[in-house]
Amino acid sequence: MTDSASPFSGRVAVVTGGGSGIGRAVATRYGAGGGTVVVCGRRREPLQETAEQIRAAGGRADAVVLDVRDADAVATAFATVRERHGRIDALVNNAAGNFVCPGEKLSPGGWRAVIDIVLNGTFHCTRAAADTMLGQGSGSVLSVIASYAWHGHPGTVHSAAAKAGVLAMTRTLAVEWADRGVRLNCIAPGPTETAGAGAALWAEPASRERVLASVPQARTAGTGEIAEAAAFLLDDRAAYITGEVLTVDGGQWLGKQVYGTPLAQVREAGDDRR
Ligand SMILES: CCCCCCC/C=C/C(=O)SCCNC(=O)CCNC(=O)[C@H](O)C(C)(C)COP(=O)(O)OP(=O)(O)OC[C@H]1O[C@@H](n2cnc3c(N)ncnc32)[C@H](O)[C@@H]1OP(=O)(O)O
Ligand SMILES: NC(=O)C1=CN([C@@H]2O[C@H](COP(=O)(O)OP(=O)(O)OC[C@H]3O[C@@H](n4cnc5c(N)ncnc54)[C@H](OP(=O)(O)O)[C@@H]3O)[C@@H](O)[C@H]2O)C=CC1
Repeated sequence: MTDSASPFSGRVAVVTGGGSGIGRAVATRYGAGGGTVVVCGRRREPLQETAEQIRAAGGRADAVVLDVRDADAVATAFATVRERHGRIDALVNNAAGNFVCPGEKLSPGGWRAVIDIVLNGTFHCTRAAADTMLGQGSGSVLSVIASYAWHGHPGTVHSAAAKAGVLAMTRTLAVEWADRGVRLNCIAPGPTETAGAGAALWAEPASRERVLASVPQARTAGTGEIAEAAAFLLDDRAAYITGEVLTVDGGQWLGKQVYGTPLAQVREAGDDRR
């Protein structure tokens, strides 16, 4: 059993997209839990900033510039992490690209841009981490998806298809690797305050209002709330959980529609009853 204050002590995690938003929060949480964190992404500065923040708080962190779309670069980077840190206990597939575009206007290049980062990048990293994890006989892979992986969402056909692929990959490999000590799970955040999501998905005040109105709890998530749920799935408290999705969305997807009727209308219909 692990120490509950330092559940990640002696362990090493790789967090893709760890320079910003949810990735930074998950990396920070892992570092605070006693683990060593390696954050990856394309831009060096935000990665270094994350690593410095973790170190300043007394944790251990490293930054590696990496484009997850490049399978060879991913293999090399993960081999380097193993050489430098001796092991890889956790992989958080968090890197993503997204924008809103109607399906009929999405170019092949736009489709490819998102599929390459989210679906192909997740496979490359998972495959590379598995080389070490299967050898060790232990490891935990957590992929950040979105609930539209199963219900779809207009304007995000590329991202929804990619996240659905990641979910299918997770469930498939969870079974393949279960008896070899490697668990794979997903987390599905609801709307979460990050610069990336804000700019890509709700830059206009009207779209932000629509997003907020879609959440029964009527608020966005803080990155720390997502990181806390991620930490649970990564540590030994979740040792018997594999192939699952933990949705952290303030009820958003369940509350989306009641047989096509907005919740406000359902409440109105019940106004004359005790
Ligand atoms: C509606 C609410 C839904 C809420 C659900 C929230 C769930 C999920 C949230 C998230 O995923 S948040 C993460 C957001 N973060 C980011 O997106 C950060 C990283 N983003 C990027 O790197 C870029 O945005 C990128 C476009 C995904 C990739 O950048 P890259 O430099 O590789 O691509 P480009 O060369 O710029 O473009 C490639 C290709 O894509 C077309 N394209 C780009 N932007 C748009 C757009 N806004 N609309 C339509 N098409 C776009 C671009 O034209 C290129 O295609 P071709 O012209 O070559 O065919
Ligand atoms: N925020 C939200 O509301 C929601 C977010 N999510 C998911 O959460 C995750 C994090 O999103 P969020 O923090 O909001 O967004 P951000 O835009 O802040 O994070 C995306 C990160 O991915 C990195 N990245 C993008 N492309 C690549 C690449 N090719 N190789 C390596 N790294 C890459 C970026 O760094 P760099 O540009 O330096 O490469 C960036 O750090 C994503 O998987 C997203 O789909 C899901 C549901 C809701």
